[in-house]
Amino acid sequence: MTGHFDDDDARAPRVLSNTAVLAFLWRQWMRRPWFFAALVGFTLIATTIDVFIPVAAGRLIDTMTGTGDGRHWAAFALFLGLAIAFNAMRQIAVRFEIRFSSANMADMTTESFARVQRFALDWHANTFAGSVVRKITRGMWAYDTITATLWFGLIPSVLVMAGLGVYMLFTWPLVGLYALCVTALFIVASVLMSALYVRPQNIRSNRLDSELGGAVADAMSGIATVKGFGAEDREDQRFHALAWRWRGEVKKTWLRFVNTWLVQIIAVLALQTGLTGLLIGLWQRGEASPGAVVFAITAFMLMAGYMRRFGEEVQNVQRGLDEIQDIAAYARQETQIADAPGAPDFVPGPGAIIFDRVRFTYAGQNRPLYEDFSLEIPAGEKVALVGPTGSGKSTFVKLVQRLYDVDAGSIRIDGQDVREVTQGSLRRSIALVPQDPALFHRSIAENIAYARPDASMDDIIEAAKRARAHDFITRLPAGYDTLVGERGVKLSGGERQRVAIARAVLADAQILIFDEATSSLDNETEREVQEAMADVMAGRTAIVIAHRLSTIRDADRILVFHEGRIVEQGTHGELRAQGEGVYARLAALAAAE
Ligand SMILES: Nc1ncnc2c1ncn2[C@@H]1O[C@H](COP(=O)(O)OP(=O)(O)OP(=O)(O)O)[C@@H](O)[C@H]1O
Repeated sequence: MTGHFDDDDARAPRVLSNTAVLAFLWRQWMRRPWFFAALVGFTLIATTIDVFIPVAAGRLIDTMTGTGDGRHWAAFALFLGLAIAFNAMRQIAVRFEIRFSSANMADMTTESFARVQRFALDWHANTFAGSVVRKITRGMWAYDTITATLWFGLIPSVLVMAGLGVYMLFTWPLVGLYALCVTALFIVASVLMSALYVRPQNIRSNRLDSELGGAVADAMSGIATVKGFGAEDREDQRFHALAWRWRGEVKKTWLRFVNTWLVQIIAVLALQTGLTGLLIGLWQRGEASPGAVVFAITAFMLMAGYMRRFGEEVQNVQRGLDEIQDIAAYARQETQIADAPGAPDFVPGPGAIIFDRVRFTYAGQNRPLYEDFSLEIPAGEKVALVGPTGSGKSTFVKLVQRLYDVDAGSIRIDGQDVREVTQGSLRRSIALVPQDPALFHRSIAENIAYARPDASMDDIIEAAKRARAHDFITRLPAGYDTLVGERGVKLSGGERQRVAIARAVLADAQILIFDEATSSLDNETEREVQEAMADVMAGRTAIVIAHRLSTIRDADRILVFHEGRIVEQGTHGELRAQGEGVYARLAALAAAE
């Protein structure tokens, strides 16, 4: 069945392997292959030059101590030239990297945003918005850390270590062999410790880091409730407990980093003491010139420096891979409600809706809400859905919009199965006025024009007038340019609903859905808005969910829902005439009010 998709926040976390995360990164780098080639090319040239700097230093000393050919200025020029060339190449590589990475980061983040936006409503219902924010931003910066560290640090470090080791192998086989073995062991141990010892703990810390983000966002979005109950202290304590859980995990992670570092330091010391000892022995026996000793010492210092850096870099890369893994997982996660391959756009028609033997179960529920549910709404009909809370009215609307997929049966609009057309085109053909419309922190004009961004100002004003919103909008400080605050908090509930109605008017869709659209209005305004709604509904199919009878009395047909079934249907007059039944009871209660 469909509809079962939990995010990795609270339950069964999905952790990708390092290889899978690296494959994701590779795709990011391949967005700009030429830039990538330039970055890698210049870095490799710089690294090769770096390997020869100790060789040049050795030659310079030999020319001065008489063991070389005596051309010390030439040797000096070579040494200096290499140093300059090395830095020049690095500079060029870094300048490429700046352009390359900033563009990739912008693209990667946009792609993550686009993907998460397309995840089903249910996924979002199960996921903390704040955690998603943390994951996306953390992933963005992790990309930067990994790319810079890998290409300017880690890979050059390995190459220099290997290059110097091989060079020594040819000069003094024993010394070279020792250096190569110790470095190889060092590299393998560092990588293994990072991947097997540090990573699992680091992922635990990251999960708590996301939870912290989620907790802040959750409290902030419910701030009115927090304040309303004077519950700041309680929220502080909740947050403090979570922050300390995070602290516990992050402390363990850092300790594991330090333990790995300790092992690395021991390896570096082993290399240095071993090599210096070996060289002193060779020099004593007259098998090494002072220049050779200088070369070796410079090389060891360089190698030790690289090893120390390598140690840090492996850890930084691992940290980066752990931090980017969440968005890499998003990129692999299938969109839960996907358009069928090659699905055509919905072709709007007169607005006939058919539910054909539909079965639907919410994720986590063991009983279907709808079972063998069939219903036909002819084009142009105005149906009202009534029934006790939890009886499945809003679900009906969500299924029409294909926010969930049915388990069995089908839903067809104007002869087209909702699963066989693109979701975007389907939803753009349905104008919805929700109970608690979320507005964007943009101007009122932009909010009204959300369904038709190209609408002219005249169209927007006309729609606002029809929704009885024009008067209050013109009284606002900046009129139609007034910003409404996050989710529209700067407007009253009734004002928000009227903006949402204006939005639906402008959408000019053949199917209109009003989900408790007038529940926050006073009687006077409600009457006005109902007139507006009746006006807008003329000639269109309309589904109106309402608790207040006044809203539905004029419907062509009233459907009474009870536990996912339609238990009664008919016009207001017909249902009233039945004398008893759910509707008659509702009507009697309303009359008594
Ligand atoms: N995302 C969800 N996951 C699991 N169960 C859900 C979900 N949304 C709704 N339900 C359950 O499905 C049932 C029908 O809910 P629905 O929102 O359709 O009812 P309603 O008739 O619109 O209620 P109200 O009048 O209170 O808005 C309820 O029991 C509800 O708890």
